[in-house]
Amino acid sequence: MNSASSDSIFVPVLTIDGPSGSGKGTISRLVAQRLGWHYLDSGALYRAVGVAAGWADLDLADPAALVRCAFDTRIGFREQAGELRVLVNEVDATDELRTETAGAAASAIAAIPEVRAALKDRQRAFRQLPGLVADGRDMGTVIFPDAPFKVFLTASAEERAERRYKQLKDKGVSVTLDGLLREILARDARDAQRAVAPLRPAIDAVRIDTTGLGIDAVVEQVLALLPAH
Ligand SMILES: Nc1ncnc2c1ncn2[C@@H]1O[C@H](COP(=O)(O)OP(=O)(O)OP(=O)(O)O)[C@@H](O)[C@H]1O
Ligand SMILES: Nc1ccn([C@H]2C[C@H](O)[C@@H](COP(=O)(O)O)O2)c(=O)n1
Repeated sequence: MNSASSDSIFVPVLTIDGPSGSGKGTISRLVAQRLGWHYLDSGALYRAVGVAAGWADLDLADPAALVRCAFDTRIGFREQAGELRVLVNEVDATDELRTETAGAAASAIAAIPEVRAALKDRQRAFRQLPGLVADGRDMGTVIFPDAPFKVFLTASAEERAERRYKQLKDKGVSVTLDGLLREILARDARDAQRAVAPLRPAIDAVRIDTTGLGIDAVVEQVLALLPAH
């Protein structure tokens, strides 16, 4: 069922989709804070299944095993010191989840239709009052098609690679700009070209190109789409 958590009360949803590094997570968290709404990081679910599959030594070319893994993996979110921590089978896997390796694994398993189906209800369960900000690739097209507010964030691949480079450098991770650009382009292509729920803007989404725009400016543009709050 794709509806609000109650038959009679409509729970508003703001979907924010876009490619890797477009700022979905950052903007969604800030907008959710400003609105006092819940937040769904749908990519974390795919990353968590990918990481759990790695821990269990599953073959990423074995769809049946990955689908079982998607159903069986326990995924929890916890706010700690202002940061969202992700628990995979009760283990804090936040740092492992944020690696480019985990992103690439998530992108690969996300192309399996049964894995996507296995995660559908878990994502829709986040739709709770007073509202939800949901970020991902198919939030506006597949998971919450009736969302009244939809945004599609973009930025040039070069700027997205630079943002990621800075983010990882700040964390002390050794990477090259060229390598990150290649990974971003490969992930864009896989996410946009898959047969099921490909990365694309919903027909009723407002597109915001964030190239050259700071975080605060993007947050304000998104908030301006909602009624006065
Ligand atoms: N408008 C912006 N201007 C400059 N930096 C930004 C902007 N938006 C996000 N960033 C920075 O870019 C990096 C990537 O942002 P974020 O993780 O939110 O992207 P994402 O689209 O959620 O990526 P992914 O899909 O890979 O999880 C972060 O370091 C974030 O602070
Ligand atoms: N709604 C979603 C969210 C994520 N994915 C897949 C594709 C991404 O490359 C990967 C990691 O997501 P991220 O954490 O970078 O947002 O997971 C998807 O297919 N659908």
